Amino acid sequence: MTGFSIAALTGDKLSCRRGFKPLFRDLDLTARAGRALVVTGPNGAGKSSLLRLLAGLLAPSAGNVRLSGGPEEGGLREHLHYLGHDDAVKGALTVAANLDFWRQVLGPTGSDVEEALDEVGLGGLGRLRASVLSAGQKRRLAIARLLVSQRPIWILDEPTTALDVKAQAQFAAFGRAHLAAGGILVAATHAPLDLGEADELNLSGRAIPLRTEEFDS
Ligand SMILES: Nc1ncnc2c1ncn2[C@@H]1O[C@H](COP(=O)(O)OP(=O)(O)OP(=O)(O)O)[C@@H](O)[C@H]1O
Repeated sequence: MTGFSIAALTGDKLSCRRGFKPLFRDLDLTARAGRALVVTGPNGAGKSSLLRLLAGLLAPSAGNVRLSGGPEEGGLREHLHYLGHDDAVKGALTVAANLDFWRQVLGPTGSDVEEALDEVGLGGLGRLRASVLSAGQKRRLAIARLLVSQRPIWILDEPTTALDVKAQAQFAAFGRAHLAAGGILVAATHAPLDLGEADELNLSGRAIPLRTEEFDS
C-alpha cells in the first residue's frame, strides 16, 4: 500500500437528528492517520448515524466535518470508503462483476479483482451469481471493495458482522495495514476489532432524552 497524506478527519460540534429524534449534540471528534477511532455504544445510541455524518451521507443539524492536510482537490467523498450495514451486493451479477463495478466507480488504484477475491477468501467464486453467497461471504465481498481502490479514509459500520473467526482476523490485518500506511479508519462496533492501539468514542450517555413536546412538533 502507498502512504496517504490526509492527517485527520475531524467533526466539530456535531449535532444530529433522525426524524423527530435528537440523537446527540455538540460532539467533537478527531480520527487521526495511523490510529483507529472506534465508535461504541448501545443499540440506538447513534453510531451508524454518526458514521453517515462523517461520510457525508447525512447532513448534521449543526457542526461540520473537515479534513486536515492532504490533497486540496476533491471533496471528502472522493477520499473515503464507506461500508454500511448493507453489503451493497447486486444479486443478479456475478461476484467478480460486483467487485469490478466498485473498482471502476471508486477508482482502480488497488488490487485487481481476482487478487482481492483471493485476499478475502473468495478465490474461485468470481463467476458465481452473488445472490447465492452466504451472509459472511457477502460481507467478505463488501470488504474486498476496500482492497480494489486505495482510499485514505475508511468508515466502517460493524465491519465484522457475519464474519467467521478467520475472516475477522483477516479484516483486522487489512485494517492494521491501512493504518500502517497512514490511513484513517473509523469503525462502529459491538465487538473488539483488533486494530492495535485505538481511540474510543463511546456514545452511551450522550443520548439526548426525548421530551413529549418533541412528539407533538
Ligand atoms: N431514517 C431514520 N429516521 C428516523 N429515525 C432514525 C432513522 N435512522 C435511524 N433512526 C433512529 O436513530 C437512532 C439511532 O440509530 P443508529 O442506527 O444511528 O444507532 P446505532 O447506535 O448504530 O444502533 P445499532 O447498534 O443498533 O446499530 C435510533 O433510535 C433509530 O431508530
